[in-house]
Formats: sequence, structure tokens, C-alpha cells
Amino acid sequence: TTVAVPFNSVWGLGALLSCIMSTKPGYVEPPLQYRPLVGACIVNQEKKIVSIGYNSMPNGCDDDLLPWTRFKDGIDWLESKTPYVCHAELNAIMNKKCADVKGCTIYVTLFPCNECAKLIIQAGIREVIFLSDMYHDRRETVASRTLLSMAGIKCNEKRIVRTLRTSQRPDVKTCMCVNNSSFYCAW
Ligand SMILES: Nc1nc(=O)n([C@H]2C[C@H](O)[C@@H](COP(=O)(O)O)O2)cc1CO
Repeated sequence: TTVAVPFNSVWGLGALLSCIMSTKPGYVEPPLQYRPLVGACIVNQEKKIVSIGYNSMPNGCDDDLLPWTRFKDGIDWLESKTPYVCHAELNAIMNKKCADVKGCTIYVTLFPCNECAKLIIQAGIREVIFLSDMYHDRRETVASRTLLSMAGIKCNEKRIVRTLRTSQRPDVKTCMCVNNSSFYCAW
């Protein structure tokens, strides 16, 4: 499936921009393993964007020092970016240009993990709208759904604007790319 999301939407302005700016291209080879670019955009009750964020290494930490790979050529978790990277949601909450984000909605290109769910809840965000749920069965995602539900936070999948077929990268489970007018999410 591929969805095309036009730029002239909250996705276009926030989550998409964030995705483009996100750390690195999302491919690691070999073996080919997709690492997502994730964008998050927080909007207030007037639907004004109050913050955006994307996954990145923490400030001052060299982005090129560690690989994205999880298990490649014996590279350990500790030697990969995984335990150090700031998730898009964390960065969006930290980047806010207003006193707080209480009552806001967060748009994310990927469903939040349990750690980000805690941040979302404690920040007072009331709604999560997500584009991809490719980690649906991960324990972190299951815990995240439980947490968000316990806290009464609405979670909605972004309605697909238009579906297309793609055979460009059959080896890649999920990918996000852009052309002149749309943001594509494929899985
Ligand atoms: N909601 C999310 N927001 C994010 O910013 N990420 C980031 C963390 C990593 O930089 C990258 C891959 O996540 P993972 O496959 O290591 O887990 O996406 C990942 C998720 C999924 O939980």
C-alpha cells in the first residue's frame, strides 16, 4: 500500500518537514533494514502549529559517530544509535514555542513508543494522530496503547487520502518519500 498525503495539510507543514529533516536516509545495508524517518507536529486547539520535531541524536552528539544498524556485523545495541536517539515526539515536545502544549494534538508519522506516550501524557497532549503503525505488535507499542488509553488520550489513524500501488522497493517494508506535491508513505 502507498498513501499520498498532500503538502497542504498539517502533515505537509509539520510532520513532513520534520521527516525530511530527520537524521539520515532510512536505509541501512546489508542486510537491508529500514530505519524510519519520523516527524511529529504539535497543533493547538486552533489548529495552529506550535512545534515540530524529528528523530535525531541529542544536541552536541555527533550524528555520524554511530550507525543506525541494530544487528549488523556484530554491532551491539550499545554501539548503535538506538539507545541514544531522541524520538520525534520528544523533540517536538521539547521544541515547543509556547508555555505548554496542554490540550494540543500531536501528529506523528509513526505511532509513539511507550516512553513517548509517557511524555505525551505528562505534557497534557490530548490526542495522537498517526500515519504509520508498522510497529503495532512491538511490546513498546502495546504498552504505549495501554498507557494512552488509560490516560484517556484519543488515538486516531490518519485517514488515507488516496491509495496507490508501488513496486519501487519491494524489499523495503515501509518507506517515506516525497515528490513535488505529496508525501508518500508505503508499506
Ligand atoms: N514513534 C517513534 N518515533 C521515533 O522518532 N522513532 C525513531 C527512533 C529511531 O531513530 C527510529 C527507529 O526506531 P526503532 O526502529 O529503533 O525503534 O525512529 C521511532 C518511533 C517508534 O516507536
